[in-house]
Amino acid sequence: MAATALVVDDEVDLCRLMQITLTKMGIKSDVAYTLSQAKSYWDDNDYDFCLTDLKLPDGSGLDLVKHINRHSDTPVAVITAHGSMDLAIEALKLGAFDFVNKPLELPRLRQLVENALKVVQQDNATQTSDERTPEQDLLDSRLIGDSTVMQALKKTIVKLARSQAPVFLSGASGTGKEVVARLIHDLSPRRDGSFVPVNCGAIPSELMESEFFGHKKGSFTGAVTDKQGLFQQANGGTLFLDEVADLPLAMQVKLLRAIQEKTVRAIGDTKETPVDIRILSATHKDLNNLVKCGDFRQDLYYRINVIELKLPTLKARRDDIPVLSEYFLAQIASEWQLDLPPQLTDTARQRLQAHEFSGNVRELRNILERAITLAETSVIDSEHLGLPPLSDDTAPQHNTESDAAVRDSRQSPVMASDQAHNSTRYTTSNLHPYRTHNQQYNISAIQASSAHATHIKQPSSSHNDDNQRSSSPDRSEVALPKQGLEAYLQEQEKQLIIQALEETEGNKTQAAELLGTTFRSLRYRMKKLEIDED
Ligand SMILES: Nc1ncnc2c1ncn2[C@@H]1O[C@H](COP(=O)(O)OP(=O)(O)OP(=O)(O)O)[C@@H](O)[C@H]1O
Repeated sequence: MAATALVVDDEVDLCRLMQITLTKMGIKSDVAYTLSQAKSYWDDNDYDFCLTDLKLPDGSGLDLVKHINRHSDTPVAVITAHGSMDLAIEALKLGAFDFVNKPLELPRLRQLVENALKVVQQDNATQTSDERTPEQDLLDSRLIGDSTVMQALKKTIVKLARSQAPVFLSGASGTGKEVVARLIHDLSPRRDGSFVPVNCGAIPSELMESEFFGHKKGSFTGAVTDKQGLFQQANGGTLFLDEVADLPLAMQVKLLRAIQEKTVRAIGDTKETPVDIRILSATHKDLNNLVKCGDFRQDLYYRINVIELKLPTLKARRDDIPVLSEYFLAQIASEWQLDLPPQLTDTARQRLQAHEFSGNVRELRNILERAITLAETSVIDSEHLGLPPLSDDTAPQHNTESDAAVRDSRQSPVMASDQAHNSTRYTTSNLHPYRTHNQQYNISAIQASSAHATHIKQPSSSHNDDNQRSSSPDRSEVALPKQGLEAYLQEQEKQLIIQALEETEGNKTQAAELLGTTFRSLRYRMKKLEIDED
């Protein structure tokens, strides 16, 4: 059956032009010239979508947007006079699906109509099927959590995916802003286009314009070929401006222009290229505050923050911690090709639920990764989590019986004989998350070979017992690493692993033994440090 539309405008010629365009696309349409006529047509008929001017002789098109949205989810797009961006934004906030500027450009109109039809098709598929829709499956498989806040969030995501409005995702670090941005794209009519994420804080300011808008060959030293910018790459899809608060002010002006005009000009190009993109943006910073301090432009903020979606912290949804943990344990097991997905004891689960996750979901995943490397079997107990002990009144009750049952069902014989040492593990693992327990290998040989690559002089004597190795070298002998502590330690770790792999001719089991760690832990570290398997 042909799709149907209601077209509302008081300019007869424009209505005719829109009707011809729709007819060519196989869409039947009625025309209303006033607000009251439009409302009565809408109430008496069943249209698939509506296209309305905002300035009507007897009122505002915004009233029609409200009227339609009160009764249905049907997409309604608005036509705005060129330059009246404020009204377009107000319409989007009220639930309009998209807007198009006057003078009407037919390719843009066609695009808007195609997007509206995709939303309608998706709605029809949802309504006619009793089964779960692919959209629900996608949401539930990628955005884990069934708490009340998450259920509400999922509903909002579905709604936002239908619209073309710019969405600003706020929320603390690690709450899943990028996960949600991808879902909005993948559930939207733009899903066949690209999702282009960009970390605005990671691009050097002198390269920003070229990265965003592209450049022509020869436009500056080093521009040896034409280069497409991120805007062009996202054409037909979604551009996700992550860490948008980190954009320098000069770039904010250029970005605002591109977003408003929907055109970009590559460096060295003489002409503007139209782009059809939806903008999603995010930051964990308080953008409102940055606007007040003058570090973020008010007009850009207003333009990208048409709809704000605030993501809950993990603290606000503790009920989701067990299901998120299961999800990550299965995910890590598959990534690391473990035979059995690791399992949490009840005590470990309770300890996680009691933790204050400042890094939110990302921190939870990191804790579990580390716990798997420390656990050495597929049973993860609270001591493997590397979390500080809780005070007595908040400490989880040890569920000895059920914990033992998990251990019995999962424990390998090696682990059973290891159990006598368990009581000492907690303190050891808390000293450094990646520290190992067994120290039987000859560290002096490896220290000697890696010393040349470091700035820290090695202690002169050979240290092969625990106490000696954990004692600090004489501070007067130490030159601080220029590259910073993290980079230095990683380099050290890398050197030691490579050395051990060389000594064992690439045999990871033997290399792990040599380093006094487990095979699993070694594989984790190799992955983390990007040490090639070959
Ligand atoms: N609800 C969730 N379900 C499954 N995985 C999630 C969820 N929320 C976050 N994650 C995972 O947590 C990690 C961090 O998520 P993401 O990068 O989306 O957070 P963010 O809010 O964008 O963080 P930042 O502000 O630091 O950029 C990712 O590995 C992501 O896959």
